[in-house]
Amino acid sequence: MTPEIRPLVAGNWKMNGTRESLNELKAIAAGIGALSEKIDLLICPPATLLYVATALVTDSPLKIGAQDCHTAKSGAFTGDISAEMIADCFGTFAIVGHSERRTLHGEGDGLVRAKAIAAHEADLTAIVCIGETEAERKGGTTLDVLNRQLAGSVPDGATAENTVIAYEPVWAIGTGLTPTVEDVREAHAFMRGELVSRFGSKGAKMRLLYGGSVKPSNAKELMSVVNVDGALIGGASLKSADFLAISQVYAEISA
Ligand SMILES: O=C[C@H](O)COP(=O)(O)O
Repeated sequence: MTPEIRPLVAGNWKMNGTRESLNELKAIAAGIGALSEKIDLLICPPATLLYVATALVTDSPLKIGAQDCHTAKSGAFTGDISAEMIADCFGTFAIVGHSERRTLHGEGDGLVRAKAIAAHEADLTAIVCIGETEAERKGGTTLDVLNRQLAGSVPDGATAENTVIAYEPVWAIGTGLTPTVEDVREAHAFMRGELVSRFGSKGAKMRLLYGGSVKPSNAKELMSVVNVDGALIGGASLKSADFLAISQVYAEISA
């Protein structure tokens, strides 16, 4: 955590979730209670559930976001959704540059940056994902990768309000593996330094999430690391009990 930065616990449901999953969403909303006094909570369901999800949580502090957005406001882009459409569904966040988009859809830093700009123009907060592959870590180039992706993917107009950075080592996603606390500390300190040197006080206040196999059992040691201001959770966010348990850990540390 970073003193004076309000943590964000975000769930990315990826391509998981049907109407039945809305029961988990309702359980999360119902279980937030006092957690929202200390932390922000966000769920990014698949686009098919976006509108109904926001409609279900209107009386809850739970925020709803999307997993991606196109760079254009509208047009002939079959299968895509725009940041405007997300905002029209009352979504307030968009994940951009997730490693699954970078790897499986060939998205590079320039495109990720353009998507973040599109999100900002629609008044969404962009969660810009970065992180090294296993080969890059083994090759000792982790910080070079983070440097390149931060410089290339984060737009010049980024502020602490409109941008969140998520560090997700690709090899830790969905594998049950996590970096050591020291590795997380090093990566997040590096990112903070880069952001402060580029954005000044705005960079000092930007939220830096850790993502990759976060579970209730490891949330405390990850969240206790300086400059870790929350989590981006995949698998464990599909179960309301796990998502709330992780959120509880973060709220206690922030108390
Ligand atoms: O966006 C979330 C991440 O890819 C982490 O996924 P995971 O928690 O299933 O490892």
